[in-house]
Amino acid sequence: MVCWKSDEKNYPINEEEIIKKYECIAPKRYTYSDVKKFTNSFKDKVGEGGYGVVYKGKLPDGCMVAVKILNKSKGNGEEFINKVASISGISHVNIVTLLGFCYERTKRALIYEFMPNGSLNKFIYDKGSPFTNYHLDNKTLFQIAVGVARGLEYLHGGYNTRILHFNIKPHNILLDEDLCPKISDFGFSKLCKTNDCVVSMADMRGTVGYIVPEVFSVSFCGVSHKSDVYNYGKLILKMVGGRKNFDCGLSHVTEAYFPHWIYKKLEQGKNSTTFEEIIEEEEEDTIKKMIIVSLWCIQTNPSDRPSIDKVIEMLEGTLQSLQFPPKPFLDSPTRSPQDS
Ligand SMILES: Nc1ncnc2c1ncn2[C@@H]1O[C@H](COP(=O)(O)OP(=O)(O)OP(=O)(O)O)[C@@H](O)[C@H]1O
Repeated sequence: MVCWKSDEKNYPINEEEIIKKYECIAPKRYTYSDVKKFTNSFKDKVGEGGYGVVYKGKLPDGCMVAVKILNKSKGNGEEFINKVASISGISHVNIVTLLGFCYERTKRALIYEFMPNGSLNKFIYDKGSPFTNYHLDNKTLFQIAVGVARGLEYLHGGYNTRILHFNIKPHNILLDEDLCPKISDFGFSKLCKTNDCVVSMADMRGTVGYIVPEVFSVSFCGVSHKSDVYNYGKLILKMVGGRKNFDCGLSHVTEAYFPHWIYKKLEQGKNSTTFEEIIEEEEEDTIKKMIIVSLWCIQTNPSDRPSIDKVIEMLEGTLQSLQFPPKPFLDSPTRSPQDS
């Protein structure tokens, strides 16, 4: 990853110069009029996030795409271009591929491969959605859990620039036609360059981008990885429970905090073969593994949480090889300043 600073001499400040510099590695650049054509004049809106609206589109070669039109930004385009170039090198089966971008001053768009099954969120909470009756079976849930962990593992270390997502949640897990999960939305990501310990806090909204050559960046990256792991744990619990962690609809106050409720269930089922009403017998081990791993991931002390590669190892190993986790704290876990 290369980042540019506008206030330093010898660095290019013109966005077009930067784009030219990145030409060989950046994804294809499209004009705004191309984008309009691809989306049939923004006819089919598929979603909206904090950074803009997402439309369904089609490239001239017939490839279906999701076009994210970013909210108008006052900032110059340096950061946007830097971010596009950074993301463009990412290639993993569990990460949404960026196919192209549009940059015409304030008109900015990102073009991603289209995920026909939308976000995981729809399968978990959205009672009124057409997906309500679509039941994700336990085997699929497990495959999604492993896929997301593999995507995170790649971001944490498999790619030459470490990427800390910081925003792993059901909305940001998209599902392809085979329900294969893909991590999306790098809007809040922090990029850590591994070879020279640079942390770049870039953000798509076009706020001022900067490079921080921090002495403590290695420990920053190390601890922050555990934040991703924490969010991953919450995600898995939501998948297993099919509800938000705080569900006011639950009848007992003690059940209102889902991690506690599930912990109790797990403890009750510790010495028996059944996990009662939560799951069917044959898939019990798989779901128990997901619960145990997620409870480890949400431990209060970041150093008690496993690394993401350990998470994969735990998920793929046997249930018997897993250690029973300590009970998670009731409140939102306190985190060290670096971790937040
Ligand atoms: N590649 C894609 N294919 C299909 N649908 C997509 C794609 N990307 C986004 N969407 C849809 O658009 C919605 C909004 O996505 P977006 O990434 O803009 O926001 P978000 O992640 O929900 O919110 P925020 O960016 O504020 O965290 C998603 O929830 C999803 O339904």
